[in-house]
Amino acid sequence: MEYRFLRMGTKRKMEVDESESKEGDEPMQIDHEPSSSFKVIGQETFVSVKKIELTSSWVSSAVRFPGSIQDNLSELNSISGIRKGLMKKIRKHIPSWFPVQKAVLSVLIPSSVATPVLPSRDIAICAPTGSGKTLTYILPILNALEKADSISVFAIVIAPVQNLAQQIFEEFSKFNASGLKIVLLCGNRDYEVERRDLFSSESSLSQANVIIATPGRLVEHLVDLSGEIDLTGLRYLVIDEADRMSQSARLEWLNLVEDCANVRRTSTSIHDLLDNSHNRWLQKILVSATLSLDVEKLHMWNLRSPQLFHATLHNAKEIHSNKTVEEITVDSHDRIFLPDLLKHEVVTCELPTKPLVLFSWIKKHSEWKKVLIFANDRTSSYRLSLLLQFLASDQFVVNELSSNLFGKRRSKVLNRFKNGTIRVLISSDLMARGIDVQDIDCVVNYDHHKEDVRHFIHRAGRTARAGRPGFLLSLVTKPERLILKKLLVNANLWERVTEIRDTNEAITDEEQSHYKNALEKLQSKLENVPNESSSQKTNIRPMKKNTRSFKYNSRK
Ligand SMILES: Nc1ncnc2c1ncn2[C@@H]1O[C@H](COP(=O)(O)OP(=O)(O)OP(=O)(O)O)[C@@H](O)[C@H]1O
Repeated sequence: MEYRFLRMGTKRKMEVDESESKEGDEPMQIDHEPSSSFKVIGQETFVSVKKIELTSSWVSSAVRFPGSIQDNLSELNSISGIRKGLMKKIRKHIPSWFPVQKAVLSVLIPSSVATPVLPSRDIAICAPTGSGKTLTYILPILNALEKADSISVFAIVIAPVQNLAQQIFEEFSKFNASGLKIVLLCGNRDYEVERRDLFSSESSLSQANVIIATPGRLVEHLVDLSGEIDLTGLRYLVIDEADRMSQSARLEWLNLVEDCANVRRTSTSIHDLLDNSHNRWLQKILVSATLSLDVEKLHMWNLRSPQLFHATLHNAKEIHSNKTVEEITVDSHDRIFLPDLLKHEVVTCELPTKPLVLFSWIKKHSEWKKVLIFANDRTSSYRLSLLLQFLASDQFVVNELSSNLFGKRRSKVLNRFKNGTIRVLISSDLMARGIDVQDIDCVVNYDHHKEDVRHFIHRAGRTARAGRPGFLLSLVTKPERLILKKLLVNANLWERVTEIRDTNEAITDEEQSHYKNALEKLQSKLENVPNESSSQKTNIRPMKKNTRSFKYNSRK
């Protein structure tokens, strides 16, 4: 049989010479397409072959659970093995388990208290935005660590942006029943304060039990030799928004963490798994709403026999009764999807009046108490926020949260949005992932990303969280509409769209002149303070002298 891969990935298109084709167990055949001609490598002739879609075994053997929260809640006592103190905290904050929690915690809670013989499998969790993934790793970590007497760091959680790290830290603190030392390390905090959090005055060995960090700041602390952070007993390494992290970095920080944690990079034999000279117990947990299931992309994480937990559009009854695993597995619609109760309207308008159309929608919908608008970059975010401020005048409060803001200013703006002081917040994609603000009524997709539907999914997912309803408004020009439609059709998300065409006739003379005034104010502001947005970027801390040098190894 001759195989030639046309597209590498989770689902691979494979050419198979039909005459020799045999069915094997792995990979699994899931789809046939009509026959067509292909040239055989090394030969002049074309032959007829069938294209076959394949799913790798780790995807086909994934643990499936419903992506929809409605009607799929489980009772808290359906998961056993949770320690008493922790259970008390859980009961205080949540009434039942969401589907992803029920699926993942049923595996991770028992293993958090058992004494294992062999190392655990690494975990990858893919479930929709706002479906409660954070607790799937917080609770096992807290359950495993009953007392704060460990000298080595027990768990590290990595998040791509400061505000998300901060949010995870707050969630950990909410459920911390046994006084564990949980330390937050991220760029918007004072480095020396973080140092004091890590080390008590009497010891140069860190007492932190759990560290939540952005990758860059974690590396800074690990290479700072003024104190030692012992990772040799590291049991959990969680990478939240894992697909975003793999795009942005070459994962040098991962090499450093693995080196400090004394982890063997490759385990090829049973002897390796039993080798006590290395940390055998580190379990990696990758989390995202848009995790790539492509084994080649996941290879960079160096996962040990990974187990996938994946949400499906099917509901609980179908999963547990009449559908076979194969039927559910092959549904490509399962890949990524939007929260159940998200309503999506696409409004087409002219480019010059786009800000005015946006302003009119916000003004018209006085029931929207929190509106989050996404622009593509900080310049666009800054300008749009100024223009909307001029348009809104004293009707409502508009602010901006982008990389234009540094340090504590970001958290301050975010808190004012959370408590409802700011009604309209304009953001670059800093806010797009993971950030959990209760009750955002409307998310506006104002600028658009062309290539990757994942940007769209994460932006949209800031509303309609935890099973609540939400509204997504995509404001598009005609060319943007075509691009967005193509992106969403490919992801099977266009069918949920309601389309509206906004014409300039609806704009009154009064609105026109108000808009003209606002544009003039914007122009004069930008002329008078040309570098205002960049001048805020001066908060750069000098490198410390006493640092460990470390070489990043390329992966073996
Ligand atoms: N079992 C539950 N019952 C009620 N609310 C819950 C439950 N679990 C989580 N929540 C709440 O749901 C919201 C969303 O949870 P979380 O932030 O963990 O979602 P997520 O899946 O990580 O989303 P994203 O992919 O956008 O990061 C949070 O406000 C959280 O407190």
